[in-house]
Amino acid sequence: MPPTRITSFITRPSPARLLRAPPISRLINTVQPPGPNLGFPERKRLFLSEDDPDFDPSTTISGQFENIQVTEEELNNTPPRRPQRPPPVNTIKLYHGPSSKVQSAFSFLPPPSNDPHPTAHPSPQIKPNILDQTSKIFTEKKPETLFRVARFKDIPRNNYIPEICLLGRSNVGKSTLINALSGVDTARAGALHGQQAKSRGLAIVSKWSGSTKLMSGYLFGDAVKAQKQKWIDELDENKGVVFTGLKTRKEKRDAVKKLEKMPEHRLCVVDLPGYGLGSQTEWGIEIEKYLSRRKILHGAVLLIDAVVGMKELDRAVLQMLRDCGVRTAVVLTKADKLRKLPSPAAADRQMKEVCLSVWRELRRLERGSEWVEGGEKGWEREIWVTGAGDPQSTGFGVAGVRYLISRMAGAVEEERKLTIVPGAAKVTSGEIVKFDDIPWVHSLAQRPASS
Ligand SMILES: Nc1nc2c(ncn2[C@@H]2O[C@H](COP(=O)(O)OP(=O)(O)OP(=O)(O)O)[C@@H](O)[C@H]2O)c(=O)[nH]1
Ligand SMILES: [Mg+2]
Repeated sequence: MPPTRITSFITRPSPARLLRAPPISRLINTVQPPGPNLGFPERKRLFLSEDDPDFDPSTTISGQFENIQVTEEELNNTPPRRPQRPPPVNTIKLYHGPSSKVQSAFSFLPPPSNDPHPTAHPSPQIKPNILDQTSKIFTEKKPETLFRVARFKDIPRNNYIPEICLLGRSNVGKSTLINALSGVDTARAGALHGQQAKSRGLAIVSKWSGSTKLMSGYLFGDAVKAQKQKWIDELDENKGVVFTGLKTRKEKRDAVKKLEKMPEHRLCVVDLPGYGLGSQTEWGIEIEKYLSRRKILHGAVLLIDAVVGMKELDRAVLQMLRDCGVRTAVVLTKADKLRKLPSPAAADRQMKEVCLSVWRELRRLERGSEWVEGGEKGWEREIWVTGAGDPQSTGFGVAGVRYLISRMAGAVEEERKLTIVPGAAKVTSGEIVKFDDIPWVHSLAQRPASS
């Protein structure tokens, strides 16, 4: 039989990428991945799943293989690799938005476990000055890319800067959230919706699943602490005489004032490749190593799509986090898409339903383990809601995540009382942020009922 030729391509990726793609046997769910099984039997499903309701065979490489015929010879004939893309030029425009606005931090607390009518309770508000302080850690100074590596062993040694990682299914909005944390506005954080991968912000964002292929660490906060102290000491000792590059005393004073205002904390946020659609087994193996071996890891933030809710793969990852003893917080993403629901009440119901399903799972997983609610190495009871890449606003909920990450990194202490009184099912103190206080809910209410 003459060799069959490739006749058509349905969508991306390019012909060259298709030929480089692993054979179909590697893309289907039934194959045990290479490498040691470290006790996570679900791992083989994590990064090769087709059980996702979003799963669209026409947009996946394996789906495209079903529609074309490629000979084994053609598959093995791998073309040379494209030269690696140079690291993106960091041209971030810092966005010093009013971080203490109500909609900037938005979270829910769980009901008591014995509540007969469980519902999610809006958390007490965080003090505006604390929100501002934690936001400054992220926005006052341009973040620095510390590493972009495929393998755990290549991550630089770090013994003192607290690390927090972002985990989630592919396309859930991890990279968008990283960009938003750094203060770029929404249009750039979720860079050009519906376009191909863009690196206008810090991290590359794309509507195509699997756009982040490397583990990427971003340094936020005060990287110049030592320099700052030196300058301040110099000013004290020599009345500002030896300041390099600055001529007048006023210039020097202003420089020190500016330095004094800079944040005192440093932390590293790690953007990990997503699991599920468009991912690869190898990524999962490396992520598993990272979670189980990285000593400086202070916690993981698991991102869940507010519209899609929690999926089997998210449950498996939560289990992995429990088994690795990693402190875990959950953040809902893309909450702006709840606008599409017919009413604010429906959006409210959906959001609370997703939260309740997450808490049910967390409570199930904590049984018989040391990974408990509110524990040092357990799960955070508060679930945060974001729309970091909302194309219709400047994004919301991002300041809340900055606060969460700062807290996990040890930069701020929790001041609020986060307990719900059993029976009364009320938050014990603090001002409550109502769902209706979020501006996008108002815009939703103003829409005609039919839209
Ligand atoms: N409407 C809306 N879209 C968002 C939001 N966050 C992200 N997106 C969009 O979702 C798509 C995926 O975003 P990414 O940040 O690349 O997702 P990711 O989790 O990093 O994906 P991978 O790197 O593939 O794992 C992009 O088109 C974003 O613009 C959001 O809050 N609201
Ligand atoms: Mg990404």
